[in-house]
Amino acid sequence: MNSVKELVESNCLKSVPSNYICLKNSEDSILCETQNIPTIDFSKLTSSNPNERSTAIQQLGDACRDWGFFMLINHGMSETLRDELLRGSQGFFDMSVEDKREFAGEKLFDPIKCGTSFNVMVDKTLFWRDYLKCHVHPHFNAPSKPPGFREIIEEYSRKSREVVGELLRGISHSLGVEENYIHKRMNVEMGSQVFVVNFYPPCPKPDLVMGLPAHTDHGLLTLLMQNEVGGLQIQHNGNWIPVHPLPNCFLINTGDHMEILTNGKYKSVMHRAVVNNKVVRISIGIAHGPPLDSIVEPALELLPKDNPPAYRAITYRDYLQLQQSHQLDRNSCLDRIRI
Ligand SMILES: O=C(O)CCC(=O)C(=O)O
Ligand SMILES: [Fe+2]
Repeated sequence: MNSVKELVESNCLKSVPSNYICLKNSEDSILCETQNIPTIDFSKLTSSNPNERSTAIQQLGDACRDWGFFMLINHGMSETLRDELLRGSQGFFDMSVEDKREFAGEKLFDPIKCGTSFNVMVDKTLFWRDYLKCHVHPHFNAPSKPPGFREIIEEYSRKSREVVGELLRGISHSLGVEENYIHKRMNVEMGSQVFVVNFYPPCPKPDLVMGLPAHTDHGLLTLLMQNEVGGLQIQHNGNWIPVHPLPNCFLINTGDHMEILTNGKYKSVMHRAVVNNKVVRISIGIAHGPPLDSIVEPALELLPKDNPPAYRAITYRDYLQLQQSHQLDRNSCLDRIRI
């Protein structure tokens, strides 16, 4: 199995192999440091005080509409669990190539898959990223090694479903429909949940490569956390903004299926990950969507009158296939289903 980690460790790398070198245009490297993404306080969203809750719902709706990305604080998930998950993830990538090969997977919907880049079958340039991907709901799958990792992933997945469940209630509210609207329409209780660890080793020439190129996420909501190392950048009003997360927060983004469902009111925002030349960066994303066979299309109840649907109906499974079978490039996969 190819992996950036093994490449870096075996070669004492001073330069970058040519198949990793990304052509970047100069505009892409300009960063806007003056803005940071909004913050939502989860404890206010779940507060028994109606005023506090309705203010938080308003802020949540604004964040989904104006940014598509926000930090979530006071989410109730323990720092210990997050630390254990990061340690387990490091432990997974530290295993021998043979041990990891057991989980390599071959096909897109393999329940556990570990590999490198985005999809080596279609990538023209390789990305400076190794990954582990597990389908953790409605059926739970996770590697049996290293010891304890599977149990931590299971607990983390369960807790993140609870957090996302509350956020989806708040989002339904913010859209002016009853709080279980998205739950019912998207069958969230039986929904798919995909857990991904991104492992970005240090790179001798970080400016020449990409960890993950600009893309949008599939699904309704992604919950993202990282070790203490920065690298995530998001696009906002045409600018690239480096994200500086508050300690112990989650980064949440509205995914392509939220954009489809709301007919573009809540945007699925382009983001990318850059790497550095000093330390390993780990990020852990968990995407929450409807069941794989559900058809997703703009919800008529959410459309203003005379506003035609802007996306064609497609099953979640077919959409994933569409996204994974094309190179990640500067355009969102949503462009492929825009009417
Ligand atoms: O590494 C990051 O911060 C971003 C990861 C990401 O965008 C993804 O896994 O879809
Ligand atoms: Fe992403």
